[in-house]
Amino acid sequence: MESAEFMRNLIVETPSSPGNFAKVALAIGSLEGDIGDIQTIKIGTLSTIRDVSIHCKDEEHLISIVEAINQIGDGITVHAVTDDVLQAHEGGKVHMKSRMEIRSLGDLRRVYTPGVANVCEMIKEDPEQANYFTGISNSVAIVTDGTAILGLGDIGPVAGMPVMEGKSVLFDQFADISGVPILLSTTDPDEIVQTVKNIYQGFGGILLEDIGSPHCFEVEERLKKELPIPVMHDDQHGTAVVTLASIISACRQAGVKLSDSVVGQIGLGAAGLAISRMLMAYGVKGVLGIDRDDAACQRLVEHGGTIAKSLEELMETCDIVVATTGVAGLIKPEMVRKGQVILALSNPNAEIEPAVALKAGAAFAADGRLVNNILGFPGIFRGALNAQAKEITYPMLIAAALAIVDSTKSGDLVPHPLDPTVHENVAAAVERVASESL
Ligand SMILES: NC(=O)C1=CN([C@@H]2O[C@H](COP(=O)(O)OP(=O)(O)OC[C@H]3O[C@@H](n4cnc5c(N)ncnc54)[C@H](O)[C@@H]3O)[C@@H](O)[C@H]2O)C=CC1
Ligand SMILES: CC(=O)C(=O)O
Ligand SMILES: [Mg+2]
Repeated sequence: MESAEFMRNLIVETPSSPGNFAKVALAIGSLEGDIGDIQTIKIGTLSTIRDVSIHCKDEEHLISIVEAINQIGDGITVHAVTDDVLQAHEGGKVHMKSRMEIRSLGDLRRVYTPGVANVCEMIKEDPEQANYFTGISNSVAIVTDGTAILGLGDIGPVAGMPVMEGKSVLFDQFADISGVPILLSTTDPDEIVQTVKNIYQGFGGILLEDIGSPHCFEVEERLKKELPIPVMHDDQHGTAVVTLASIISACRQAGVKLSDSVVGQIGLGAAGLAISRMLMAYGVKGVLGIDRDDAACQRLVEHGGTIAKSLEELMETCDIVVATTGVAGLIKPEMVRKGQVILALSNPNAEIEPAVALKAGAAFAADGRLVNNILGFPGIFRGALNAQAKEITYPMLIAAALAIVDSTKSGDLVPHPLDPTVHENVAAAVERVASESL
């Protein structure tokens, strides 16, 4: 199956005797549906009800699977089809919550007026106190103009809000940081810079997210120069950190020397250019890139890379290939060479599915669900905020990448994203490097 991004949940009843759920699994599998999580909702004497998450191609594929299950007979029935993804988004995924409970008038006077006025005056006298008596230094603005939401393109900031809320959930869970989505009604670099400068005082850091290229480069560069707090464009540097980590791990396991390797980079936008720059800074033999846009190619050349004549040439030449174009299915199985490392990182759908790449001969293959900037940005900001760093530097990013490598189990390309230790390790490494340079 080429792509399985249509997810639904089936509420399935089967008789409570062995072998009945196996019939359901067989019906799903024989139609090339992919079973995800299975939750048992009720075990009765006669029947059992399960919530089965399945990945399929589209609505038509889903209907054929439901029909196949209902045709099994023997008391096996699909009672309902639910959309868990939509349900998870009902009402939004984040909510700003109080850390104080007000149970008495005394509490009210401490938390709000008149008590709060003393704290305001203290901060007025000594602004540093805001680090201790407000949540500013633990908050990061997640800023988007909606111009490059995942690989969906320029769909606007409101349509991109579910992604920003997702980043906020990850900041909270993995780094205990308040991530506050900020949706910009402008795509003009001057206005973006000015707007962020006008709101930065409420935050300890700025995460730029899904801002398209090329204006993302100017916006980030100017904000880094003009603001006294850490600014990072996640699609550039968060992605570059995780990609470098996965390439180091792949090379170690494949016995390939990274310093002897030319890496092929398909797509030289925000993610692709930053990945190329980081690989060259770390020390690869070279980066051979390609993009449909001449200006993007020119930028790679200015940073020391070379441009391939065609996608075919790049695929033939490079042992390690990274793709960040947003174009699903761009890499055809016949282009894959035996033993290649292929990281097709576009979300929501990869340039080539890992299973297809492996079948075509790749030694390692991964997509953007596995090699994802989730492994980088929470810990990078936790470390930077802990160190009260004024910026996020290259040495901090390289330290983050190496911490991800050190947290990776043998045989894997990257650590499990839900393993809290990887985020702790990234934060500690970034804090150490940031503190050394203070
Ligand atoms: N796995 C991860 O953690 C991440 C994945 N990504 C994914 O990477 C993709 C690109 O994101 P950005 O770099 O932010 O977007 P972008 O819009 O800045 O860059 C995309 C680049 O691909 C080029 N391109 C498009 N079609 C092409 C083709 N057929 N051949 C060659 N070049 C082509 C464009 O000209 C552009 O330069 C998205 O799908 C996004 O989801 C981005 C960041 C993180
Ligand atoms: C993961 C991410 O940031 C992206 O696909 O844009
Ligand atoms: Mg992104």
